[in-house]
Amino acid sequence: MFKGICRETHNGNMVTKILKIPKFFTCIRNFSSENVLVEVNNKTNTAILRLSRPPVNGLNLEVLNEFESLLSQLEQQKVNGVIITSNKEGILTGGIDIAELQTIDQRRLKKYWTTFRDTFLKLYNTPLLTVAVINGHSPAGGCLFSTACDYRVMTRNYNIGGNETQLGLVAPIWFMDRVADLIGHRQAELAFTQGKLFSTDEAHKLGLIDEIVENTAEGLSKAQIIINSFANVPKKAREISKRFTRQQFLDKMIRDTDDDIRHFVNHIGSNETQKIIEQYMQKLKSKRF
Ligand SMILES: CCCC/C=C/CC(=O)SCCNC(=O)CCNC(=O)[C@H](O)C(C)(C)COP(=O)(O)OP(=O)(O)OC[C@H]1O[C@@H](n2cnc3c(N)ncnc32)[C@H](O)[C@@H]1OP(=O)(O)O
Repeated sequence: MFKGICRETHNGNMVTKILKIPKFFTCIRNFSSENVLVEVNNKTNTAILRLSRPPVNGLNLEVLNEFESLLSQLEQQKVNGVIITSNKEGILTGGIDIAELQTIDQRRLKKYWTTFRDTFLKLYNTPLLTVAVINGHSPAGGCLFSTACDYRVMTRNYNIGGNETQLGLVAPIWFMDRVADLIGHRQAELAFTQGKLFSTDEAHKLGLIDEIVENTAEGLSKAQIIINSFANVPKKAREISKRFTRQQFLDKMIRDTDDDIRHFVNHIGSNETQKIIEQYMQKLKSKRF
């Protein structure tokens, strides 16, 4: 028997169940949560983590908490790599669930933004090898989370980038810094001042993504090839090298924590921004772009 962990919500409370999985199933072990499906292949010891929250995998508080907790479990299991993708081809994630931004409750905004940051930091800082298979649109928060991974492959004909400025919002400075790390300061400056969403081809030319694939299946096999290519690299040396190359960004982001949270709460919690968000939601619902 194998042991799997299943997390479910009952009457609003998260409950963790230990599942016994019969031996004939041990090629794959699943321990999905409500909004994130996890599948670990016992042969390759690689995990696929699929966002699964209809309609657009919006990043609400629950998704973020589940994602962070599942990543911790995969760290404990010492998997060889984690592939992050969407259960729904066409949309990696629509970014932040805008309902989370429709409040002026400062405590709630602070809690949300702290969780959002912590989840990003968990992914950015994990010693595990991480590959994003971007199999659909990936605006704003979706783009940000993929930049935390070690490698990005993306299917054709979708959009990725930080569109916050187009909505009348201001993206966090650490999102801008991270994108600048990948595409250079000048291109990041142009992208964020315009709130630009890039096509797959444009993102590839700029270096925002590493490779283009035709579909999710090809993306998953490409991701496995990338993970396999590290098989002969001494693990400890790889982990320390990853930490060293990411240390400067990390130090800055952590040093600026209070300013960043204060900015978020003041910016989103203002009546002016609330009006902008409300108008954007109406546009989204009526598809008037
Ligand atoms: C310091 C300040 C930081 C501020 C940072 C912000 C970061 C963010 O992430 S803000 C969110 C930015 N995201 C977007 O602008 C994405 C908006 N969505 C889309 O562009 C499209 O929905 C899509 C490309 C993701 C998918 O298109 P598709 O045609 O397949 O689906 P739709 O019919 O547009 O959407 C279905 C359904 O979902 C609702 N919805 C879409 N995105 C969001 C969202 N981010 N939050 C909440 N709800 C969303 C959309 O209104 C539809 O709802 P109805 O079916 O009820 O009409």
